[in-house]
Amino acid sequence: MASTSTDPIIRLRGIRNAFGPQVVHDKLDLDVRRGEILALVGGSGTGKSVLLRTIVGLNRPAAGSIEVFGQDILNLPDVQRRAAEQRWGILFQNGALFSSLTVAQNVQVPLKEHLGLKGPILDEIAALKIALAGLPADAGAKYPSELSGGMRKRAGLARALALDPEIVFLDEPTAGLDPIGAAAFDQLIADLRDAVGFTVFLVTHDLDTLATVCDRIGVLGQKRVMVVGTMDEMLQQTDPWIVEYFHGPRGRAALDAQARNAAAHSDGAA
Ligand SMILES: Nc1ncnc2c1ncn2[C@@H]1O[C@H](COP(=O)(O)OP(=O)(O)OP(=O)(O)O)[C@@H](O)[C@H]1O
Repeated sequence: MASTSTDPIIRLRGIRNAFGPQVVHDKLDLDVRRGEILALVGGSGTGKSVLLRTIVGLNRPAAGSIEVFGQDILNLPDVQRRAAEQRWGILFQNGALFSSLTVAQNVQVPLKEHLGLKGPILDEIAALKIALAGLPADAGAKYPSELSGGMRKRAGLARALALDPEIVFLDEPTAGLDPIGAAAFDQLIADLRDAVGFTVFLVTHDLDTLATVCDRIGVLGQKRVMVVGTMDEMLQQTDPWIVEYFHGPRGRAALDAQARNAAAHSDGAA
């Protein structure tokens, strides 16, 4: 596991989000530490995706402050705001790739848009990111419709990595993948974090992801982040939703699988 700093790279205070009369978040606080993999969980409709969208500026909160990289990003002038945006990458739930562009061209979009790069360097960087995301080299020339769901996720990840982000946002990265594909994707994220040292903020329903790759988990409920901590700390909680979520049959199965994996690794290392 990578060393994480307690210095928050994302700091949310007093966030309020409302759509008409529906209040989704109120007085929500959260710190994400530099270098950690933090997963946000919570019941359906608790506002996990809205919170991710709020941090990256796709949804403006009704109240509260958001600091990313120590900057008050809700009140930054446009130029600095764009500079901050270049320092993170986002993988949306469906990959959000441009269907009329090849994978390599998709990866090149942020390179052209933010860095103004032109010529062969674009192909070189795209090839590098495609390899980093664990795709074969020939995937670069393919269109999203020619890829499997797992490969599309990796293509989306390659694009999210285009600008060497310091933070990677992942919205349900393993949704729609079979268990083996999901485990491989989780491992890829963990390996990349260890190698590159970026921070990961992810939204998930996948208990295997929580059990295997996350440093800390934040539970969204009652319009705020109710608790943040390690998996062990989650297992000590007494809130009925948290107990049901982590101690229910799916939670137990994920923890048992993780324990088996850990045992297999330590046998292998012995
Ligand atoms: N643009 C919008 N306009 C109106 N309501 C919205 C908008 N975006 C989200 N909502 C509402 O906010 C609430 C939270 O939505 P969100 O998608 O963040 O939930 P979630 O926790 O990610 O759910 P799930 O786990 O089912 O994906 C939902 O009730 C949703 O209908």
